[in-house]
Amino acid sequence: MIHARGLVQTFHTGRGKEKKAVQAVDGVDIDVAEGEVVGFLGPNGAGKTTTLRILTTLLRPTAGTATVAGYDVATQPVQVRRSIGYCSQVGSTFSGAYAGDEVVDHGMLYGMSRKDAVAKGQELFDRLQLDGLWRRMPKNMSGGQKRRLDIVMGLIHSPSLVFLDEPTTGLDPQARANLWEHIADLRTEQGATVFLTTHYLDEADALADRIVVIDRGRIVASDTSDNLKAQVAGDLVVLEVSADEHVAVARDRLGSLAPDVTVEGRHVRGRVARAGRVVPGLLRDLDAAGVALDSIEVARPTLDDVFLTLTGRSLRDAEAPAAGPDGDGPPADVPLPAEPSPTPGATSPTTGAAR
Ligand SMILES: Nc1ncnc2c1ncn2[C@@H]1O[C@H](COP(=O)(O)OP(=O)(O)OP(=O)(O)O)[C@@H](O)[C@H]1O
Repeated sequence: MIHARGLVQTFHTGRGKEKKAVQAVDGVDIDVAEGEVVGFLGPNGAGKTTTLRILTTLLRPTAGTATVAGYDVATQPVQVRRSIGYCSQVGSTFSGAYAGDEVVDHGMLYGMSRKDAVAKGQELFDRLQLDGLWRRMPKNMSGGQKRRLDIVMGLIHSPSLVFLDEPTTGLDPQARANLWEHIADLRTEQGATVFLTTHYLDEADALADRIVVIDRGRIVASDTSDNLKAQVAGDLVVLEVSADEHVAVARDRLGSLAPDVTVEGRHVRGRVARAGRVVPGLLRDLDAAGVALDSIEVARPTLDDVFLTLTGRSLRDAEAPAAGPDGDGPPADVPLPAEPSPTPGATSPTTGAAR
């Protein structure tokens, strides 16, 4: 569904002495198979949105190639746009019409008949729990409802590939959980392929079959959440021995399983691959050596541990402010190629990604 090779995006910002080049995307390869839900994870400013904008034809890459839904993003942007749904990070700019009318207009711009657009729109309103809001203006909707309306816009033409840029940013926990269910349904009920960006670890964990981690414009990992955690971080084992004289033995035994062991008082810590398999043997060994434990803790690694192991920084600490209106100059976007169905205020690739 998505095949990208060597994508590079360089932005030139500032003027005169302030002039500098920002390498937002720096040699990205991505492959997404049909039916996969892929989470694109990285801190602020890592290059997620820029990659997404290249894949949705909103930005022409400085270098590299990509095909999306079988079409080349550089030479067949119109076909790419017809094949995908896109919900941008900022959401749609709605025109002030009723939500239902916006959705129907949007469907018709994709070539649907009014009748089909109304039927599909109503079905999506039901499915995304927007029933009763057809004749409500989007500006009078809650954040969660607007986000769900964005998703209706992205799905009205039944795309088989959906791009979601930080779909739950700014929503309260309940609205997020609700939206997660709908995103999960996209695949199970519609068989759609989903590519979503997020900087929420729990979101990537909950939704994605596979997680692609980007940092400073480069892909640093790509695997299932479980495999990433198992391969990169390992489960954390913390032994609390009952007396100081047992510390050395506990450190040796845990050290035979874990590459790095740290000791703090009577606490001995190390990370082991698949703790469930090795901890019973470790406990037997310690028992046989006469080491008594006051407590043992085993914690599954988090995606933040994975990121820390991969980059030496915590995902949260790595959050860097994105270039904003602070003298960085105008965005270096290329003009968009002609689109057959320009649409006012809708979540199509034509309008949905203004940042
Ligand atoms: N139009 C632009 N002009 C100049 N620099 C840009 C532009 N768009 C993005 N950048 C810079 O490129 C880098 C990557 O930005 P991008 O928006 O792709 O990151 P991101 O991972 O999506 O971040 P976030 O999670 O904050 O959305 C950042 O340093 C950003 O400041």
